Amino acid sequence: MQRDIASFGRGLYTRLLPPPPEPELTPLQQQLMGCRTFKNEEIPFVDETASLKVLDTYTSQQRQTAERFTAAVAACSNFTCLQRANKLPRAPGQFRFPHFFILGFPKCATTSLYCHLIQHPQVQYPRHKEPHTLNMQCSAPKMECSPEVQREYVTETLNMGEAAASMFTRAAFDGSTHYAAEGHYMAERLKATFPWAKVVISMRDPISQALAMHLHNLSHNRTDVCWEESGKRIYPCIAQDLEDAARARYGPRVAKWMQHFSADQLMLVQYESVISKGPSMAEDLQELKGFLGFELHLPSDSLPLTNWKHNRGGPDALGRYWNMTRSEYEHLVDLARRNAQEVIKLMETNGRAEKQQRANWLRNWEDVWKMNLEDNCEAGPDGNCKIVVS
Ligand SMILES: Nc1ncnc2c1ncn2[C@@H]1O[C@H](COP(=O)(O)OS(=O)(=O)O)[C@@H](OP(=O)(O)O)[C@H]1O
Repeated sequence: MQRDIASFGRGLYTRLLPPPPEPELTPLQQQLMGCRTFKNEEIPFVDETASLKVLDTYTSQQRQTAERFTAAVAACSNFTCLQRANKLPRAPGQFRFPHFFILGFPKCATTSLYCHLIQHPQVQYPRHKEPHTLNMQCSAPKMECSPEVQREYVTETLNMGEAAASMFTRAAFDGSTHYAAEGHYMAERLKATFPWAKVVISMRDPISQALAMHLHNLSHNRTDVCWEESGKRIYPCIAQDLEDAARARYGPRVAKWMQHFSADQLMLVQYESVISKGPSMAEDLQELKGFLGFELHLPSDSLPLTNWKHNRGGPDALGRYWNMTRSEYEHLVDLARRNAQEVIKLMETNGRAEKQQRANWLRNWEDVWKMNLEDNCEAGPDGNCKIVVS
């Protein structure tokens, strides 16, 4: 009887105890938590020691080279120092610091690319996903950054400590997606600052990208003058975006990046291709990792789905579709096709991508427009369309 009371007491006591503390997450795990499509998914495991295996293969001379490079780069806290140190020879498997940039465009699956890449053992996750240091904390157009900003960016934001601990066998990067749009000054300055860096730009059907940006702003309660003034009609706002000659969605900005970064330094990713459930997802991801110099098949051949805003909520929830007339959508398609042709022309004149790739690029966007016109629009110029994004 006495034993029963004691065990009853123990049970009560256990029930009153606070739950055991959650194991503390590492900074990488915290970022990976935000990368999950659904909250009940497990945080993926990343082997942060895998890149170090290359060190065991070094000859003593390579070891010396690796140590000299590591010591010189790790001592830097400003850009001039990095420019000097990154000129030193490297041993196999070592990356310059920083190695690459995901420049944008926003709403083109850049978060998913980021999440895919930070799971790669050869990639050093940055402290912040989109620091935007170089356009927001450094003065345009010279991209002059104060010594304090440089120090913070080099040592903290780019995560110098952890990259150096891997002897730079993990490649550091910056994933600020608004850099692409600042190409008119940033392309030249970024090249001058980090002449070795590789840069990645992702592009999505211009109409879908503009709609996604619009939904993003609405969901963050950002005032959109056009949206308010037009009585919450989306068509004039997207038309205005696609007509803007200085921005014209992609062309003029991409032209600047191409002017300063050669084909082996700049990679263009097409959103519709890399998110496609077909073989193009694996192919595009492998191409990206090959371009960056990483093992092609890690962490996987599939891109996560993150940061999605369209297709949430009930069938009529904001972002499920966008109302406009058929002739309005046709006008947007004309503008977007013009934007697209600008990009294709740039690819041609700069010797980027095979003819077939360029053709696929345009066809993927034409397919989105065709699908909307055929499946989501009523007949006649005034027929209502319920436009969906790619
Ligand atoms: N794997 C996969 N499949 C399908 N769609 C995908 C995938 N990964 C990202 N996305 C879509 O990309 C949009 C978010 O892009 P970004 O992460 O670049 O946005 S942001 O600029 O960082 O806010 C966002 O689009 P919208 O939902 O239209 O906003 C995501 O749904």
